[in-house]
Amino acid sequence: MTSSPLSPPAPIPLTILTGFLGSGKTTLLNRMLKSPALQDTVVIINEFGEIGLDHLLVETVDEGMVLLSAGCLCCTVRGDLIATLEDLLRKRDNGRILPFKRVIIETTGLADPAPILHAVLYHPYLSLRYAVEGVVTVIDAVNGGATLDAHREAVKQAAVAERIVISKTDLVDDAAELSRLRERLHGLNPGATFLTADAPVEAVIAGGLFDVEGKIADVAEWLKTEAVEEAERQSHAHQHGHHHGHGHHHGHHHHHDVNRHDERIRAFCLTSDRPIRQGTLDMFLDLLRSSQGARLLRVKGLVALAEDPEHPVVIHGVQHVIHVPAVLPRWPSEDRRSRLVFIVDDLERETVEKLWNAFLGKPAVDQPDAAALSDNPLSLRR
Ligand SMILES: Nc1nc2c(ncn2[C@@H]2O[C@H](COP(=O)(O)OP(=O)(O)OP(=O)(O)O)[C@@H](O)[C@H]2O)c(=O)[nH]1
Repeated sequence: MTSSPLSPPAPIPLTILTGFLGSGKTTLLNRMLKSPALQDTVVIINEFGEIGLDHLLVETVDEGMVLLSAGCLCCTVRGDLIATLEDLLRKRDNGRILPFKRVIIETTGLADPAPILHAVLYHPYLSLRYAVEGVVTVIDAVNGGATLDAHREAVKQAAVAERIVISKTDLVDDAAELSRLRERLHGLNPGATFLTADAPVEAVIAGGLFDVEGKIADVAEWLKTEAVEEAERQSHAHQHGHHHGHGHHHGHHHHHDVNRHDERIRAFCLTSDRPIRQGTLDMFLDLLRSSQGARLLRVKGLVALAEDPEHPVVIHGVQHVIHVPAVLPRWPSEDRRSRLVFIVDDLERETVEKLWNAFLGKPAVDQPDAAALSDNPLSLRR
């Protein structure tokens, strides 16, 4: 008998805090770091520009803070981020620093969070040691709308978030203005949880895919398929209404002009009642990412594999990187359907759905189905 192998250490939860320039990331972080819930957290602050200033503004951190000062984390300092995360693990494993329990990466306001997610998810070792909990995006209640109009990065930041924190709500008197912003953000990202900047720390940081022990927390909460499906139904009803209400293209385009960055971003959910073969799933995801790559802002899922349907796998993807981080010990609820949530940029649901149906052998509505043809008593093959 061989001795049982050492079980790998529990992955360390890692959160990405993003939000446009001046949206209130540092303010939020400062408040949160005072909470006991964030004890033993390492904060990696990324700066845009020559001299880092943000570290002077983050009051409470001491040894725990790492500053990457040269350039933007999402591009030029990407290598350094990996080195920093590796270095932290080495020091932790050697006992040279305290066994920190969590990492928060605060990105520059201009960053696209995707490459940062890539850096961790794609790395063979880091992906084992860090558990990406999710993206927290801060949106400024005062400038949020205008920022979304003007900057695609801001739209992407909102679209990929697990949680959206609306800051500076104290500066907005008009409740209608605030609910318009929320509605718009909900349209971009129906699965996100909405919070204000005074929300409890646990609500902002935790509640993602993994808890502090690295166990799978609330996958249903993380996936939010119901929210995505409901938003799809509403958007469908809305478009339907448009066709009947206006009956011409002019009204439709007019409606979307205000949100010109938003209209290309959509979220949808694909499901399957039957377990899927591992090879089929791999091929589907592979083909999807190689053909659509950058348009897949986020893919999340829970899938029943035909080889082991009792243990669903969690799919976690960002653009052209699709990662399978975990096999769950059991189904989190009664619902055993395989579910994939997509947040996409300029990609039609139909394109992805056709591919999905083709791989799963589902009959397409507008195409003759091979099985139906061969089962047909009048068919020549009988
Ligand atoms: N009234 C009010 N002001 C806020 C709030 N959050 C942030 N601010 C102010 O907004 C300004 C920008 O906040 P920061 O926390 O520095 O924003 P940031 O996102 O870290 O900014 P960058 O690092 O430039 O991207 C500061 O003057 C904050 O005091 C809020 O909830 N209410």
